Amino acid sequence: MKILEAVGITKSFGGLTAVNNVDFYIEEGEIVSLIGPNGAGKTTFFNLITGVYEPTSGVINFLGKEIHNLKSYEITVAGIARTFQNIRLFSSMTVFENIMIGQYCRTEANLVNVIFKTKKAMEEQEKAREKVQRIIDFLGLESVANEIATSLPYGEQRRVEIGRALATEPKLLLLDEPAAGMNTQEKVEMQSLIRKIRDKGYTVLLIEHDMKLVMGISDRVAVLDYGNKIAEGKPNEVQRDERVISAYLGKEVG
Ligand SMILES: Nc1ncnc2c1ncn2[C@@H]1O[C@H](COP(=O)(O)OP(=O)(O)OP(=O)(O)O)[C@@H](O)[C@H]1O
Repeated sequence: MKILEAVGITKSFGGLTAVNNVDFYIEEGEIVSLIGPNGAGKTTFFNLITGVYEPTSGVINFLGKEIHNLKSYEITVAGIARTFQNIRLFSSMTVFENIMIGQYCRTEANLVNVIFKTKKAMEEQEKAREKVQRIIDFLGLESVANEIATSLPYGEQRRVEIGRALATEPKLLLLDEPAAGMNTQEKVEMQSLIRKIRDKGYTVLLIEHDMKLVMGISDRVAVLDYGNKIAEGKPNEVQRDERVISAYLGKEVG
């Protein structure tokens, strides 16, 4: 089943067309990578899926519902979560608290209930804490759960960000350059974490520049160049595609 389908998506910024008439889909349970040279439109495409931008034209369907006119918050509630190219964690909060932030879109108790600590609010809070603890265990962050998130090594901060995204209980997880700035060992760990996330039932769309990771993990790869989708297919097909090779100006794609 197609969990997400974008048809004819265009986004222009004044005279610049960052994403040009792109058709794209992702099946439930797939890991799909979006690749392309710098400035190809990948992050803009993520921003369109997550409601940061409205498309200039085109339609985005998620689980059978049009989402291209929804606000970011509504898209999160609909079941799409993301991480960012530059890690965005709350610097005064612990790992646990940062991940807990993701749970708030799933809690119903209003401010009055929370302030007066009503039974409903307390029960909800306890459930949310249990869910966050399960995510922390899943990500292997138990030993640092009470540390200030931004004091952790880079690789762990990335996992905290993924934890916060998972805490929103998404169906589709968007990862924007999850391995950026990582060493080889951390990249290997990130690759197995992404696979583990998929095996748990999430669908994963990632932007990634590390071709070894992309080719090793993706069920399918879509390639953007100057806002146009120039190729799409299995990793080994895309790797051999003449247009992809020339878009990367002879840079190694495998
Ligand atoms: N808010 C904006 N206003 C104007 N131009 C923008 C805006 N956002 C992106 N662009 C332009 O759109 C094009 C695509 O940018 P985008 O960040 O989506 O590329 P990218 O493929 O994610 O690149 P990178 O791999 O470097 O992150 C670029 O030319 C960029 O300068």
